[in-house]
Amino acid sequence: MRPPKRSDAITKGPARAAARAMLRATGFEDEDFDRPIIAVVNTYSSVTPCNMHLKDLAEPVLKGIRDAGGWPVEFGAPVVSDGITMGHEGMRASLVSREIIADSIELAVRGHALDAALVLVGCDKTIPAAAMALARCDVPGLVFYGGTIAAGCSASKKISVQDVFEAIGAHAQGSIDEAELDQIERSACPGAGSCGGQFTANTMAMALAFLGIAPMGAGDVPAVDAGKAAEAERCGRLIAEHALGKGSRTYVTEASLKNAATAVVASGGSTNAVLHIAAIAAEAGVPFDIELFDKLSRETPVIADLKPGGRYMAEDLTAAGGCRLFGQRLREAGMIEDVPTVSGRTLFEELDAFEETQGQKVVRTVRDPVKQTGGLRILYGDLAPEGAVLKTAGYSTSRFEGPAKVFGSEEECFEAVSKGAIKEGDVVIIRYEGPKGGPGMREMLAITGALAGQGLAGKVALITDGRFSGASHGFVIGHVSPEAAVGGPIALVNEGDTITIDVESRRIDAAIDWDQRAKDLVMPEPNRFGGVFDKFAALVGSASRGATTLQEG
Ligand SMILES: CC(C)(O)[C@@H](O)C(=O)O
Ligand SMILES: [Mg+2]
Repeated sequence: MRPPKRSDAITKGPARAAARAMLRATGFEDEDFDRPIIAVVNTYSSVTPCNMHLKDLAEPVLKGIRDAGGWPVEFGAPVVSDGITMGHEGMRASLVSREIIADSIELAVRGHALDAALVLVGCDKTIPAAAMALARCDVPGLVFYGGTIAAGCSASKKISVQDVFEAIGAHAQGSIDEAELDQIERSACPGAGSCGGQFTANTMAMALAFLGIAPMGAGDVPAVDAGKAAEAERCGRLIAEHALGKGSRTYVTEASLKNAATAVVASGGSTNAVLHIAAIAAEAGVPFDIELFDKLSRETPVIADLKPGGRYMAEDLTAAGGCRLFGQRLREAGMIEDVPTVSGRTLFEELDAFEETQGQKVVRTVRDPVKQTGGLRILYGDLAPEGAVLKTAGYSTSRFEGPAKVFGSEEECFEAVSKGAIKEGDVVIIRYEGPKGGPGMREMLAITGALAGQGLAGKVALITDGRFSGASHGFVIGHVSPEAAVGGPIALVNEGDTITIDVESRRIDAAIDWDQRAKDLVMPEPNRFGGVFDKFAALVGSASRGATTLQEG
């Protein structure tokens, strides 16, 4: 007798004859009802290079599952492309989509009492959403990342979509002409794969490998690499072999979350990882404080020389030895712990299976780092009692003081930047863009890109209750909590107030009579767009706890 399995709820006994009748129509034969039934959730879409190849990659996944004795059933889940929605109202859909993708996976798995799930992911939000859903359902699960895009090439330099955003700023300022902008636009994205620096997708893919929920090495292989299909097949086999094994929460522990956060700060990764790792922890019911990122950043140097803070692209990291080489260097310095992973091997066993490319320059050692301290800081202070996230990667500013230039939306600010109204030394504040206020915490890449294009990256400070893209760089502080829409102090700042940011003491303050300002505050009408946006606004919690729609408390 084989052990009971979750899917017996749809396949066993006379009462399930109708369910079996329907499953027979999909191809089940008698003996197939004994197989583990595995959800293959695909965030495929032809709208974005990040996810457009996932349709083809599903084939080897299905083969791997069948070969290892499982029965795959396919589901779709949406994706909202950050690159395409950037800079307009559509970007509000991005973080909302993380919750909807997680919910979609949960519904597919729980609704059909499936034994396990494999999720194919690409663009930013699909990656944490997959981990969140697997942790929520606590079924055996695995995340398979579609891989990075190849670098584009312009003027003999490797480029990515980051360069297009910055070229827009340079064009608006008049330092490049339309022909050059057009040439950059045409060369930045040569084919399938997620945005090519250590931006959000590649950061999160790396984080999940260190969390142990994505097989080490599978995500490293670039999207168009000939070896990608073999990795897809391997992942299919793995999930089938473990389909009746341990639930995904096994992998989401205090130690693995710390490993994931260490990988983020040591690679100069995206600020979004703070939000997403907190959300994954919340879904798994593991206590997690975003302050950990600050502690780790102070102790952990940046050892991967990756864009946007550094010089190399994600494909260069793969060529150098990928996450395994990077993990080896962290292990040498005692910065990560051994934890179980979904491949069946421990993290350290996985790291042993690596080959360093001779003469590679992408991954340095802890003794000879790219930067002495990690890429992220968590700031508190008058302006952000529940915390805010500062990205330092690439910049060494430790103190910034300047007059506030206050904007009530991304659009208002973008207009000012485009007119050249922002000057060196300004502290730009963009508010009512938080999880509830936006709603959806838009990423401000259009603005950071435009500022970079004007040569102002690092010369102005940018503070928002919204988020930043992984491609953003400069002296940028996001996730300010509590957000303006719930009356957070960021709502009380006036034009011209002096804002002080002190990175060492982790403070972000203003000499303001806060009580008086609170009495005088007239809240603007909330941004309401109907439908899913209003549902999200009603449910979403603070960015300091991952901005999830989980019911807290
Ligand atoms: C468009 C990008 C660069 O992918 C961005 O969404 C990010 O967060 O990294
Ligand atoms: Mg993004």
